[in-house]
Amino acid sequence: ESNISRYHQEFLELELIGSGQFGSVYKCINRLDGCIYAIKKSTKPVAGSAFEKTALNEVYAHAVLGKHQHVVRYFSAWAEDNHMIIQNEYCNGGSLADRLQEGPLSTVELRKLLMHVAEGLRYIHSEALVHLDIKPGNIFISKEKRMQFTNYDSADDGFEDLDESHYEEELTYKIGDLGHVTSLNNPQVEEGDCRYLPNEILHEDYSHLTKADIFSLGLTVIESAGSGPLPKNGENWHKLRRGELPELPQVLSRDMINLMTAMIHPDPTMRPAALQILHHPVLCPIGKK
Ligand SMILES: Cn1cc(CCO)c2c3c(c(-c4ccccc4Cl)cc21)C(=O)NC3=O
Repeated sequence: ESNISRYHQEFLELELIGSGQFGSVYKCINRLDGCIYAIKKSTKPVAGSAFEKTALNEVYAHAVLGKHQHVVRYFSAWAEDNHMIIQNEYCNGGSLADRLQEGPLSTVELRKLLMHVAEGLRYIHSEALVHLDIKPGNIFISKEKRMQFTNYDSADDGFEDLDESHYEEELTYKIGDLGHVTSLNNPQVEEGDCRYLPNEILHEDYSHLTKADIFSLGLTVIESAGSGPLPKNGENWHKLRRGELPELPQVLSRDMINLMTAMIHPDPTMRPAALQILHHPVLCPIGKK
């Protein structure tokens, strides 16, 4: 039992950024490369327990889902002093759940959310994997400042782009928390958050698992449009599972309403695949005025 902690040796802990029954997540700086990482420390699961399977699932999934723009990147995982530790890409914009505390997304932001998460799901599903816990708390935001190249006139002295005025904030949504990821071919389903779970999964019908992710994305978009917190059970929970959209505080296009409705269709085969979402008129307004 080495008493030197790799965690404290390789990282400086900056702040606690999340905690729950899953463990604790810290924002850390790597002493060697100087980069910031999100590191989750969870109590090491009892060998052979369901928790150990989930913990290993997460690491296997990250190993398969290498580098993708819309999936949170994995760097390393190890065990020390009875803890499981996983080192992931740090997304500096908080989670979508944090963002929704400030109010609903606009149509433009909703389209970007749909585009990015559908891209991430298309990649995950193309690797014959499913996420099974898509929800605002598991979608993380990266904000990068991009230089906006404006047209320089002769008066410029070449230093003006150093001031803030030419920087645009570019948001990227990334799918995180692969703790429920399982293989399409040999599914070991650990149910995700019941607020985002489709009815067929509760009835242990695993014949269309990719469409379970589409359903959860549908409810995530509906909540992001301002439906308010989603029900965990009861009449409104069943209303959503009948495919009925809740009241929304903003006027959305007919196309967006149709897409949201299709994504939460009670029949999983009627829900669009991730690729079809990317080709939907909402995201591909080709030939529209
Ligand atoms: C609570 N919390 C807050 C954040 C920062 C968002 O701006 C966060 C991150 C992650 C995770 C995470 C989720 C599940 C498994 C492992 C990790 Cl590191 C949790 C996070 C993760 O993988 N990357 C993160 O940025």
